[in-house]
Amino acid sequence: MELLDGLDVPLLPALLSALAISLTICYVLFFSRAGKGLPPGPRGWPVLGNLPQLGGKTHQTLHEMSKLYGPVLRLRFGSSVVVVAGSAGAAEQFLRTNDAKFSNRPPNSGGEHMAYNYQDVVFGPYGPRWRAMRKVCAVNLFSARALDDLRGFREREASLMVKSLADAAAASGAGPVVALGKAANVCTTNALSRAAVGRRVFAAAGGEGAREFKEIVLEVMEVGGVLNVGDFVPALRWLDPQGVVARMKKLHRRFDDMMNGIIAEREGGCGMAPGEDGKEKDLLGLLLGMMQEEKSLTGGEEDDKITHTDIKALVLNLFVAGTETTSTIVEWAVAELIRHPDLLQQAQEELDAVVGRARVVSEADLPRLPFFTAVIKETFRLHPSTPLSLPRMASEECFVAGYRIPKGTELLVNIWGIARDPALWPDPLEFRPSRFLAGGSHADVDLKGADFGLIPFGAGRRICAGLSWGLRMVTITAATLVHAFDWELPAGQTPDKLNMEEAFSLLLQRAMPLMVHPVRRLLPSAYEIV
Ligand code: HEM
Repeated sequence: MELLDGLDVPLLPALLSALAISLTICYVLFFSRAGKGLPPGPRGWPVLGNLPQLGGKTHQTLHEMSKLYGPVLRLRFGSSVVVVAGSAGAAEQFLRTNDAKFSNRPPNSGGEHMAYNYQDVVFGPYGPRWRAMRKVCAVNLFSARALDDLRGFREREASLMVKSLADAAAASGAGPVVALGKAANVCTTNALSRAAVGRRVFAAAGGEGAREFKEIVLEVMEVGGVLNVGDFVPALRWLDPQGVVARMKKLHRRFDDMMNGIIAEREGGCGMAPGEDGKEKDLLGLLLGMMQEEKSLTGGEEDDKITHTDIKALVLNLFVAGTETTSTIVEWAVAELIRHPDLLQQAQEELDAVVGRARVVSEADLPRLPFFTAVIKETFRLHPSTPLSLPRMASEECFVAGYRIPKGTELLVNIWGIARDPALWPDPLEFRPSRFLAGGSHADVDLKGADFGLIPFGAGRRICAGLSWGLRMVTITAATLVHAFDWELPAGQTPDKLNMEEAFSLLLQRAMPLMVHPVRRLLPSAYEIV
């Protein structure tokens, strides 16, 4: 009271008000900074966290969990904190608003043991070297000009695919059954390998080298898709309980030996690809040329010349990220059309009107195929090749939807779940290409990372580097198949009962490969491909 005695009485309420205001400001500042705290999520197991709850089809499990816990879901994989973006709004906040903070990928055994200790584009740290390597790819493979220059490879491989299927098919009626995904994979892999290293991986008479290349590419994709428990539980890393690291190391040695052989062969020549006309310059030739000229990658002072390791890591990336991703979509697209005969007929009528029946599709035809383009978009929506995208990692703390996301948190974006959100997509499980046509509900939506309801290639700084190639390759391959053949299912199967179940690894493949009888539908001259 003595203290108050000295105070001028009108001052007291003023002081109390000031105190109350200060406390309110502190409270508001504190809680707006901390938001609602960490995002919600299910309790996990000791040590393993939520890993045992993921099941075989992780994207589906996470989709269900997001419905329960909300669009920003928190999990624990071993010792790693993981958040899952399960709505377009959440994806936009991570990949647009906070993209700079999520432009690195978390460490993992694939990056370490296969991708030359993160010296590649997919796993490499965000920075000048990563940017420079992406630019090299963009300029020489994926720019509009490079894409046009390399168009011949894609069209040629699509024609060769038609020829091999036509040889298998009967002139009328059903011939032998073929695995459509495999045929598409030969096409997409060969087109890319010709552009990247000047040779076909799957050559009919390719000899030992081609066989080795093919085996390695397939196994890298398989082992890269395994969720390695040792990545999340450091105590188990040395044990390598699934044998994943041992396989990766062995595979890496094989890939490295093979690439050393290809490079040595090339360095003995002039750095040019042994293309059919002897003039084609592939990416490998260009990169080796840059290395010989000791070109700086970043234009900086430091020692940043391109090395053999950079080249090998990049070639590995292209094959792993750019072949199966592409052919899988083609297989899903044809399966959806077989399941919907009315849509297949509409697609074939459009193709016939634009291309005719005397030749196969060329890339110049593609801009005049709005319905077929919509079919491809709808396939990317329902069957995105990488349903959980590729993981990112928070390089600093940030706040998303009011939740605190600590530094080091891993981010998964459920591309698959977002594209099935009924709030965004009417009848989301229906295969309905017309939604992308003029006058449809999503006429202006594209796949290039601007519309967060549909981001099969991811978004932001680390959006798929091969988006433009992937889109073109998928469209020309699928259009060629749909135009050149009718597809009959093996005896006992009917279109309406076609099995559309998903298998899960890192890639969204069909649980049951699509087996079909191709039946020719063009004039005989269209199949005379030399
Ligand atoms: C058509 C099918 C394809 C799909 C659906 C697809 C999807 C993706 C996705 C979702 C990512 C992660 C993006 C992110 O973190 O936001 C990615 C990254 C990447 N993709 Fe693709 N991709 C496809 C084809 C290709 C092709 C044809 C190539 C190359 C020839 C390629 C090369 C890459 C590379 C190098 C990255 C890593 C980019 C980085 O980290 O900077 N992809 N892709």
